[in-house]
Amino acid sequence: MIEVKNITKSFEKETVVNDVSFHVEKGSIYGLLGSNGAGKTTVMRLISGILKRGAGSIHVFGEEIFENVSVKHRLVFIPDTPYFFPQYTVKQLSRYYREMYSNWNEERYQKLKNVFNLNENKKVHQFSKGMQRQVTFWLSLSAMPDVLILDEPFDGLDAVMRRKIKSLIIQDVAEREMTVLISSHNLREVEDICDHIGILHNGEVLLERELDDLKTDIHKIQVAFGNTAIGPLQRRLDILYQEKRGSVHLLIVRGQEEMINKTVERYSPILYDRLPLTLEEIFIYEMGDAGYAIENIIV
Ligand SMILES: Nc1ncnc2c1ncn2[C@@H]1O[C@H](COP(=O)(O)OP(=O)(O)OP(=O)(O)O)[C@@H](O)[C@H]1O
Repeated sequence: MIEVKNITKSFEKETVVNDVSFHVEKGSIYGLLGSNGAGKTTVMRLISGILKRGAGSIHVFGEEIFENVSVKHRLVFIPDTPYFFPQYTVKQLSRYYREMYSNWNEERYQKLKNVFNLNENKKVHQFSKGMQRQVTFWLSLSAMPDVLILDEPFDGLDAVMRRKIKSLIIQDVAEREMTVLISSHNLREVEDICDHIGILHNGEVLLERELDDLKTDIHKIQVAFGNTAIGPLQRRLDILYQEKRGSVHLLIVRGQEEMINKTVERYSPILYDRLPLTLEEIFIYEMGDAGYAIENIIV
């Protein structure tokens, strides 16, 4: 649905997106993560056709996006700082959206009025920051986009509204296979809705994974062996991290669970437990393995 291949983008002489490739499948929610200045906004503006790429290609619905009006009718981009015509009320803006987006659904707009509970006759600039963000979601979700691109979408929203908006997004993905690209500098913020994660750092993709794969591929275990040393196990397992707490070894191991169990049990441990591993830990160990300091990327 979104196919980004080897794109670059420079501002004056500075390259801020360097040979970036990834793809987002139809009906998928893809989290684009990265620290401040990593290039997330720039990539999103390129995919939305607001900026012109340097090298490479960007296809949305199989077509080049830049200056492609028919594709833009089906794609909504919510920037990190939403822009509104200052004197417009929500109702007036809804008419503007109706003109802009070919899939606009008036019935949905009316239904969502109850979810957001905002006065549609009020000028948007008179709303608070969080309420303005709600307005963008109200209008954007009524536009029924096939592709929704969200730059730091939950900033300024309270916890209840975050949950409501996340479930609206998930509903659209489940019911009509909307494709979503979400940027964030916080993994915890997006891990509950994304099925794929890509990490951008200094304008380059460091890591791209399907979340289910990640969760089944890395395990945290603790083992103790009486008098037997841990040496043989170290040679047979792909250990990303280890520490010793008294006689107990805590290991982060990459591999299939069944294979790890078999290997460990061959050495008759006196203690063997599998411990829960958070997604955040998985990323830290994965990235640590690749030799990168990730603490600033995932907070
Ligand atoms: N219009 C511009 N002119 C010059 N440099 C720019 C422009 N837009 C972005 N940059 C530079 O590109 C780099 C990436 O910026 P970008 O906004 O894409 O990062 P980001 O990952 O979205 O960061 P944040 O999490 O802070 O929003 C930064 O070094 C920034 O200074």
